Amino acid sequence: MMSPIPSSPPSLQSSKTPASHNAFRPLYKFYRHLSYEKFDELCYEPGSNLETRTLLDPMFPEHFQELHPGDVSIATYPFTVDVLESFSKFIDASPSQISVGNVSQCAATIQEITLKSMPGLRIYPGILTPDVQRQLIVNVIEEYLPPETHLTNLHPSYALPQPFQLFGLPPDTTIAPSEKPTAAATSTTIGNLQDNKLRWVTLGGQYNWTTKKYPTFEPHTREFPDFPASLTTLLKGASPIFKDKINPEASIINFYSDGDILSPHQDIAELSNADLVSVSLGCEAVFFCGLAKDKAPLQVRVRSGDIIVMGGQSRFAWHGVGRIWDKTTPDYLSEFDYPGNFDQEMIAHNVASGRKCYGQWILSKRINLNVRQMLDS
Ligand SMILES: O=C(O)CCC(=O)C(=O)O
Ligand SMILES: [Fe+2]
Repeated sequence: MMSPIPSSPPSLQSSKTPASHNAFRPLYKFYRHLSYEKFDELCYEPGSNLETRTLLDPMFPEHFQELHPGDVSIATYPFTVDVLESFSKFIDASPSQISVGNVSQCAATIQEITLKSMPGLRIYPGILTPDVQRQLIVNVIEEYLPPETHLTNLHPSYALPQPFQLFGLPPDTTIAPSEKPTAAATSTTIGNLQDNKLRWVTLGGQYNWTTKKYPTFEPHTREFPDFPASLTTLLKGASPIFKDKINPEASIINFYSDGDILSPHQDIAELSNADLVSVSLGCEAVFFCGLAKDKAPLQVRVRSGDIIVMGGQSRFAWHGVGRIWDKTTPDYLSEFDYPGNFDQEMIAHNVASGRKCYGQWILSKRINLNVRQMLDS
């Protein structure tokens, strides 16, 4: 059984295209039973650089998009001072402390993969250093998730603790249904929320999954929470890479578990053509992206620390996630003892229940931060 992420926007679940014309469908089937070892073998090595094993081998099964000779380009840049400064500001360290290239999974230089067949798509494998990734996970859990104004898929069903600290209560703590749950909800536990019930949280302009609209297109009216400054620092600070083509105003943070998928969709609710920035943390996955739904999409291996920028024609491409592979999170994330701003008793509770605070949790999770600009200024 595929397990589509519940509570995703209705537009993501339905398609007017007849099933026979949907070239994404066979791929979801293909990946459902694909072992991680087989997936690894399918990765394409443009040039000789192993770090760029990012595109899936187009020579293999019939479902792969054909990449013509000269389609793939890889540009290599050094980490500029601007990027190092934004990273160091983000982790609150000096630029010399950024461990660029010290870990094999993280490139010492910035690689940018572009494709003629997908104009505007830019892939940056391993651009976020391990310490930036760890800080981002801490921020997701301790800064972006807790505020009451940051809605999650859980809010309609459960009376969540305020602020919502996912690791701030013992895992066996009961969470009661909300006063007027939209669906029949029964009590659950914090542990269940951690394991699989938490699917998304929205930052900045709070997207309404039912009306398919942002609450207002006037960010200055402040009818929604400010976009987290720390995330803007990270993304805007790296402006030589992002080419200043986005003003971050809204984000959905997706939480995926083993075997989850995200159905093909286009992100078209924004009234702006600004680039969309997609950050991956934790487990590996395969990302599909196609300009038409009836043609085999490009398949990209997404790993922790990768960033994909969807700009130009690719901004409104059909895309989805075909598979998440459990326990493919790098050791530097899962074995890290995230201190957390929690009291010692709470940490002891988590450790006693087999969770090394959230290092153990990220071992089986993929987090995607999908950052958008809502309107042109
Ligand atoms: O998880 C991903 O890589 C993509 C998520 C996405 O497409 C979305 O949130 O709209
Ligand atoms: Fe999307």
